[in-house]
Amino acid sequence: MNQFSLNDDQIAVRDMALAFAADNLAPHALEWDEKKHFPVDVMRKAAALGMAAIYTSEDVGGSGMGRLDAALIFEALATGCPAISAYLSIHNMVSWMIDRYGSPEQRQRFLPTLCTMEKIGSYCLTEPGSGSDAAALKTRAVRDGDHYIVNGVKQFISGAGVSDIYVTMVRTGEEGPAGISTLVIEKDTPGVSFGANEKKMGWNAQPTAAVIFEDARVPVANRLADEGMGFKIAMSGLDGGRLNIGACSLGGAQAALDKALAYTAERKAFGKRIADFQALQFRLADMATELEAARTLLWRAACALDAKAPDATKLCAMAKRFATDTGFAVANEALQLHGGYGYLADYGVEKIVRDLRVHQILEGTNEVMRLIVARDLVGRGNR
Ligand SMILES: CCCCCCCC(=O)SCCNC(=O)CCNC(=O)[C@H](O)C(C)(C)COP(=O)(O)OP(=O)(O)OC[C@H]1O[C@@H](n2cnc3c(N)ncnc32)[C@H](O)[C@@H]1OP(=O)(O)O
Repeated sequence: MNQFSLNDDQIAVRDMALAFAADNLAPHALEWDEKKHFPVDVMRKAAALGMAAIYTSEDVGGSGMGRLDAALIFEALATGCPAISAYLSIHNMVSWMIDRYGSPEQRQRFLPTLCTMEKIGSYCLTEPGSGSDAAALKTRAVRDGDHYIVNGVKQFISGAGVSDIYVTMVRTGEEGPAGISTLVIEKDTPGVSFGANEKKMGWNAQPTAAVIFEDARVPVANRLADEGMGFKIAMSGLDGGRLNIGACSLGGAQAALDKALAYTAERKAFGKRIADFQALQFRLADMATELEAARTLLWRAACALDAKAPDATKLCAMAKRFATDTGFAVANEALQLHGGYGYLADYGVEKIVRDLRVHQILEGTNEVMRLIVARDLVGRGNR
């Protein structure tokens, strides 16, 4: 009989990540947020447990697990710190892209140190003038013998300035998606520099900055797959990245709900625990129900992506949109249930709300997720 439940291995993986989050992330998350500290040492500890290359092949040091395992891990890690779980999700996406599209030589050159996080990875698609319309990117790579000369700016890059490896989408040909290629650009390449660390509402435990290319000479040997494949590489990486971010929202929201359950069970008003007021009970019930619904959709999308199902991209977009909207709404409701205390940093709920807000914007806005779903439902029309 199909139990529609996790198997013993999946439960063990989730419990391992939950324990890691409780021991290594949750006790420090508020301090990292306040001090804008990027805890690379802690991420390397996560990497030692196989969480930096969850769905990367084992022959290069990856864990060789599936997307559902990844969803379990990112949700669990986000119960301790959504911003660090989300960074690990980006790093995992980068490792997978090199694993999936790299040559045997490139896989051996880049992946073993990415899997241990001796080297940190970043994903560079967005530019100052192109976010949702990713295929309009302008960063240009012009062939010069066995190198490309790269010029342009990538915007909103997580890990910029700290990361060692920048998987970068560049224009090598015509306008539009068909003229895009993917280069693996190393930090110490002459002509690569970084903007100032952006001041953000949340996600303060990881740096965000521009990456600037000025006549950067990048070996042709660092191009993933053929010229013109870059947009597909970028999009297929994001299918999984979107699931990961959705899982991060679920973990942050679950932690906020757990805090709200503890607070409402302890806080008294009008002579009884506020958890005994039915109006609040119904809100808690809805929060738990909506999280469970989002989790179920996300797991279904994860299985579809692993199975290379024809509707996997659509399901990933549905799951990202639903999990990140639900996660933010649940965390915001948890803040409300804490009354004035929810607004104080020490209670940890406002930090979750700030971290989860950006998940509705990045790795494809939730408007773009609706566009992907709608195109599948009604076709593209005239663009
Ligand atoms: C703190 C910081 C805050 C901000 C942080 C921001 C940083 C980030 O989030 S990084 C990434 C975010 N960016 C995005 O997610 C981009 C969003 N946009 C998109 O996803 C796309 O541009 C989208 C969906 C709008 C479609 O674009 P469009 O130009 O219409 O391309 P489209 O015609 O659909 O596809 C072009 C080709 O790619 C292929 N393709 C599209 N999607 C996929 C996919 N998922 N997998 C494989 N191939 C794909 C298509 O099949 C097509 O190929 P062909 O021409 O052979 O048929």
